[in-house]
Amino acid sequence: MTVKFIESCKLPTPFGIFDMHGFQDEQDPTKEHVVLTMGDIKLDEPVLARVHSECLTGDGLFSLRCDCGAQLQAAMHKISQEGRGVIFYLRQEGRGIGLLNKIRAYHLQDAGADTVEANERLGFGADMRDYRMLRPMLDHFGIRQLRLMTNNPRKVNALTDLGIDVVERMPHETGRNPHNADYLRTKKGKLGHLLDE
Ligand SMILES: Nc1nc2c(ncn2[C@@H]2O[C@H](COP(=O)(O)OP(=O)(O)OP(=O)(O)O)[C@@H](O)[C@H]2O)c(=O)[nH]1
Ligand SMILES: [Zn+2]
Repeated sequence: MTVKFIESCKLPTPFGIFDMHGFQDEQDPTKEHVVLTMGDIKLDEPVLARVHSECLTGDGLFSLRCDCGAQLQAAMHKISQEGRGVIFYLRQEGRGIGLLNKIRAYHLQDAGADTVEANERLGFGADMRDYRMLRPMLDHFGIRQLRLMTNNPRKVNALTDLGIDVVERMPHETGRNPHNADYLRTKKGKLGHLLDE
């Protein structure tokens, strides 16, 4: 999987001014990925990083069903505090099943299925994401080592398997609320996320 760099611009946010960089998937041009950077990421020092998968509901519509929006904001905040870091905003909505299938999965969850069972009933794996586009993106920026903000050891393993050097996992737990308590329990129990109860 390869991506091509398209263009960069400034992105002022409540957390400071980021640079926003657009990439296009060369196999599927409808997949448009975004990278936010702050500070001198080319310096030969591990970069504070978040690999964030698209969640329109959590990131853009304030959904409390998950923890994505809070995690995105926390990543932007931590990067602005350090003055240096990168967020890969990957268009892999619904752990790779897409927005409409995620709505189908939420419908099944409304009727009692957990997040993994719902995906499986729809004929999908629990996690269909692919991180191969990160390799050309990291090369584009000259980033060699990541301090990765995540609670997901499988994500760390997936990146390591791609030859990406994750020198540190930074716990990134935030956004717990009564609506996502069961969801977080399932992420811990079935998907192996390192979360406190
Ligand atoms: N299919 C499906 N996708 C979901 C559901 N809830 C959140 N997502 C998607 O899950 C992705 C985020 O994955 P998570 O499992 O929350 O977290 P992670 O990225 O693996 O791990 P962290 O780095 O710790 O956040 C986003 O693409 C969301 O759209 C759900 O119930 N069903
Ligand atoms: Zn979410």
